Amino acid sequence: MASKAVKAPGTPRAPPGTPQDSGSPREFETLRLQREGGHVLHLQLNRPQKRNALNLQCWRELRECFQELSQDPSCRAIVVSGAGSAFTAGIDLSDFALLVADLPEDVARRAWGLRQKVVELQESFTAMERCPKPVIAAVHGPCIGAGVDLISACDIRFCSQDAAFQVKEVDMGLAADVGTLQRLPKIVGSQSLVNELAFTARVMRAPEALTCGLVSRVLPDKETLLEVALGVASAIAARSPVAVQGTKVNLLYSRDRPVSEGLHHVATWNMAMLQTEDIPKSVQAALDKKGPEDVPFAKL
Ligand SMILES: CC/C=C\C=C\CC(=O)SCCNC(=O)CCNC(=O)[C@H](O)C(C)(C)COP(=O)(O)OP(=O)(O)OC[C@H]1O[C@@H](n2cnc3c(N)ncnc32)[C@H](O)[C@@H]1OP(=O)(O)O
Repeated sequence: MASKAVKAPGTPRAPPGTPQDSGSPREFETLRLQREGGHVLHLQLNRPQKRNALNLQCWRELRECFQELSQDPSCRAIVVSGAGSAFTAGIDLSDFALLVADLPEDVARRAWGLRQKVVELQESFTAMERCPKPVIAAVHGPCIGAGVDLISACDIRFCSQDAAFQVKEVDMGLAADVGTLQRLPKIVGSQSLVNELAFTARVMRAPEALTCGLVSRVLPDKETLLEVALGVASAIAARSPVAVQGTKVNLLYSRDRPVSEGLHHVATWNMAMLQTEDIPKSVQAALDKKGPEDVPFAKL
């Protein structure tokens, strides 16, 4: 039986705002992070006057937020939404110039510096993908450019009827470089559709997003969308974190590899994880005709 993590006597309680503290989550400038019940966190992109355009601070905060939530044992599922009338208007266009500011003059050093900045931006969304806690995107209104990159890194996507998705990068004169071109073809079954969207920047509305598999549910309005997304997050959070996080890690590992490698990985993974106390607890609950919601699983 695995032993429970017990805080050593005299260990100071984490100060409010640090991820270990299950009280108030950390405060950000461009994001709003709220705890919704026990183990669910709701992250809002929070620049509504700018339609949640992602400025450099926001990219940085997203990266930090997901790196911290990955380590936060009191977090088991995350919902990402946008404050105000849009999910996000994509990259903050007034910050575009900053990307090339202060770079050296020499072409090689300039290119190297710019590459580093692109990799840092990529990391903001890769941190969401790598976070072992499931991330649900709840999209309402416009979801443009970097917004599509962002939701492509999430595990589950729901939207409201008014959602409008646009792979807008070609209209800005660039090839999308923070995840859409790599992840969207794995989400949407049709490479032809992905190509069309990426070459033309055509707006895709909710019904088509549902049909093509970009989202798995369309809800009538933002309020219902958040209710449903938070409900699904609660259902995830009620289950064994050993099981849920192991499932995410292995789904992601297997996505880009042959079946044989995925099977090899999960066998090695479960050499350790099958020894969890969560299995006998879950089995006993099932025998007692109870659900996972009735089992108090220890933090992970
Ligand atoms: C290395 C590169 C990495 C990543 C690259 C990503 C590429 C992209 O993201 S491309 C996509 C760029 N985004 C856009 O082209 C969208 C531009 N915005 C709009 O089309 C509209 O604003 C809207 C999202 C459809 C919303 O329309 P509406 O509700 O009518 O609001 P507006 O009046 O247009 O805007 C309100 C307010 O927000 C400011 N704003 C909107 N989008 C952006 C943005 N992307 N960047 C900066 N600011 C934005 C707009 O200027 C208004 O500001 P005011 O101060 O009130 O004028």
